[in-house]
Amino acid sequence: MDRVSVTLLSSSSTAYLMVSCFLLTLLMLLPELKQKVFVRSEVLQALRQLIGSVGVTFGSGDITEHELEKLAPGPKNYPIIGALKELNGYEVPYQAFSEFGQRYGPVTALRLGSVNAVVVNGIDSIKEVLINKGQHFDSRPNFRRYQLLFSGNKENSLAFCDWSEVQKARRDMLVPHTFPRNFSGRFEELNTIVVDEISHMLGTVRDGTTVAIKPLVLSICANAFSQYFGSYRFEVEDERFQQLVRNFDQIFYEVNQGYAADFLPFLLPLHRQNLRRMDRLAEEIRTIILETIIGDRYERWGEGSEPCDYVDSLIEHVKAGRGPALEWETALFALEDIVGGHSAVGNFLVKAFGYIVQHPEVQQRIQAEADDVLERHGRQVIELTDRAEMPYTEAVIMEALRLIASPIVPHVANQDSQIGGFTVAKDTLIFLNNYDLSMSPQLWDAPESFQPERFLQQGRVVKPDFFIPFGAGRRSCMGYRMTQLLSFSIIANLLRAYTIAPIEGQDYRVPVGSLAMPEQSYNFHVSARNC
Ligand code: HEM
Repeated sequence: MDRVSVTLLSSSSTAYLMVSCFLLTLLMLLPELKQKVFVRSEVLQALRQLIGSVGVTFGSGDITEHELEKLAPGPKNYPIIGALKELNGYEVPYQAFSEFGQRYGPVTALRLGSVNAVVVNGIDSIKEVLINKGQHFDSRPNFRRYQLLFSGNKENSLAFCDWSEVQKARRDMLVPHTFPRNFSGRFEELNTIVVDEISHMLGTVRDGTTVAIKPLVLSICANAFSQYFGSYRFEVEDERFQQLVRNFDQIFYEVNQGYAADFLPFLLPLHRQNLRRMDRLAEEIRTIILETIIGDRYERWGEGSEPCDYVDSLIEHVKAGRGPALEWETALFALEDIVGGHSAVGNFLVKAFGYIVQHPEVQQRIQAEADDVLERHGRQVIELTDRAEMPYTEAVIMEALRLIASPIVPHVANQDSQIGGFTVAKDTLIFLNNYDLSMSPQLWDAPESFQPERFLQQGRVVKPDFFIPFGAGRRSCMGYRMTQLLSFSIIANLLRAYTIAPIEGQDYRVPVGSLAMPEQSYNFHVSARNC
């Protein structure tokens, strides 16, 4: 791009920014200006009067007053911004959603910018959406940002696509890989891969030094995922590997951010530059994966070849022309999404270690549990099969998941339906308030404090029904078992070998409401254990 067009572009962006800021300021002042607003209850009132006077008929039948009253209550919606300003002033928007629960009950209707939404609070109503009426609510938001992040088509994405036969097939194809059964061949393979990767990385950690935890765990997770799903191990020093891990992490951070532009599309041009950057990062990931994990596997695949890993399953599906038809291009997006799942585990682990380093007594209990198992079995490393004998370590993972309280990816109604008896129109965006399920004082004692014991009863791990950090139903997380297995192995093996300690003056508070951690995160002091 020449210099003139760059100048033009930046000056038009500046003008756009100024106009948008002016517009937003004006909109925020609207209540003070006492403009007329669109409020559901007022519309209801008007309709009631209409029915009372002339007996109107809508659609296929009469709408009775009783049916109209099934519209959910909610805050005031202002022109253009809707109820967006209600989310101001909270550390996590879901805290505002919990407030709605207190004020309006389990189902709150509101407009966010141009998007009609409902917020669902409480496990009964959330299960109604995810399970009982799962097929009414299995679409995902159609944010322009998601389209741009996945090469112009969000259907390429496993997590942001709408439900379809292709999505069902993609999920079915993943199950044997992401949910390996205990003691199965894949389970054993995963165990060997993870343990080897941890040993390799721990070999680089020197006693008495300071370690940046994020690159360490991301490397372990990335190479474990690449080997397990694609039978390819990177040299950790390979520049392509470093770039792959970095790019995935930056995209993971991006998709986990909420933007006002999702609801106010006129703000999207402000993100154009960043979205272009994401597009470039995604292209680089594609190139690296084609050069390394894929190589010439697609061309070499022939009749009679037996699938050995997830890459083979995808190639086989495409080449054998199995239904529903899957283009190789689409299959590659699925592979990238799954290999990219390592960022979720890595970021989660950074936060889990953030809690552990603040609670030396928790660290000691994990170490004691690990030492005990190793002594009993006469081994040097913790295996995945040891999970059953290390309930405290499992409880630490659950407690970290609870406190982080990352959101359930929003759903969208694909047809007119009802939640908790309230009418929900097709295309309504559904927020399921997982934050409240994880943090409500009605559900947990001292919800703000880190107490792994809350998940233990008589030495066994017990998960309450209302604890659903991975969602539920037909759009539930495809990676929760991988998360549980890898987190267990990495926490147990790392703390078996080292004690981590905070560095004076550093801030170890764990940001909540999202899994993603910024690129620069915690450093720990590590000392080797004599065992
Ligand atoms: C701490 C780690 C993780 C957490 C807390 C988490 C949480 C979630 C949640 C809440 C959902 C939405 C569920 C719903 O809509 O009902 C989801 C979806 C999904 N997750 Fe995870 N996840 C994690 C790790 C992973 C990993 C490691 C992978 C890949 C191996 C993965 C793959 C997916 C996919 C593909 C979906 C979309 C499923 C669909 O829409 O059909 N996740 N996850």
